[in-house]
Amino acid sequence: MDQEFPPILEFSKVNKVFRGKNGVEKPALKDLSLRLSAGMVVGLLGQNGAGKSTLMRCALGILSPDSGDIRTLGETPEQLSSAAKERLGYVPQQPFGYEGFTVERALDLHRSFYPHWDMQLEQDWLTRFELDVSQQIQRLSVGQRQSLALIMAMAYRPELLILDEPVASLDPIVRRKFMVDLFDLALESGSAVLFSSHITSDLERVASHVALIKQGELVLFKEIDALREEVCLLKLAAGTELPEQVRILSRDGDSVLVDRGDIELNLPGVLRSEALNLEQLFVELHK
Ligand SMILES: Nc1ncnc2c1ncn2[C@@H]1O[C@H](COP(=O)(O)OP(=O)(O)OP(=O)(O)O)[C@@H](O)[C@H]1O
Repeated sequence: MDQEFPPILEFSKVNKVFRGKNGVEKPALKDLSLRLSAGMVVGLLGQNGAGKSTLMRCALGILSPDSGDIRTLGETPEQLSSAAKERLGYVPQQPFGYEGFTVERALDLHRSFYPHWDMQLEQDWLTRFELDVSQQIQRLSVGQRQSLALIMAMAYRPELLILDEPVASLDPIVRRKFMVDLFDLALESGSAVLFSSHITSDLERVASHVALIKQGELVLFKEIDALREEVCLLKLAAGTELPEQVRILSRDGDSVLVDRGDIELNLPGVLRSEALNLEQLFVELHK
């Protein structure tokens, strides 16, 4: 599939280093390559400080990489044309301005930037989130602000939707429904979605792909079904050598987390092979 469509977002060997006041360099992205095309819903998973927001900010041109190449909707992110910006939706971790506005006025203003705004979609989502349009923005709860930010980012059906922990403040009932509907909508509109979340069950339910980032490195990028089948926790007898095509992701004594790809592991030294859910995989990877 990836070869058939031009990429909507592409990172090639991207590095980003932050320099602290004391001059100490802190790498936030290391040689990171990633490719998203239409219809992909990519869940970005990583510990606090792993580099998820940095990756998203680089994709949007808010930050510039130190080296490597990024193409967002075919353009350099720091010089995105207005036409590309109209095809891009973003919800940051902490939305957002419009203080002193009512929901209705904020939506009026926001809508004016997007010629392809879908009013029906806006109405549907306002109802779903039970948002009162006459409410002042500063009186909205954190979750209600997040809901409004989501409507603002997606009611014009962007081709690329970047969501930095979009549902962290939504209650579980709204969150569940929102995730499923949002991703149906993205697929129906032929969009690509990149979203970060610490809620692994959400990722498992809606993502087509998972990108796992550890200390700025993309450790795994796989279709979710392949992840379930190919990444497993092995218990090995002492001295067991694995085929070199098998990627070792982490090792803790005789327990080895591997990405076996399409290699069958019917070796005598493999005493046990255990499939993991995403949360277990995440914990094993960070042992
Ligand atoms: N503007 C900045 N200046 C200096 N260091 C920064 C800056 N932004 C991020 N960092 C550092 O870069 C690393 C990656 O941060 P980033 O915000 O991308 O992580 P994250 O994966 O989004 O974390 P979280 O899950 O907590 O949101 C962290 O060590 C962070 O302290």
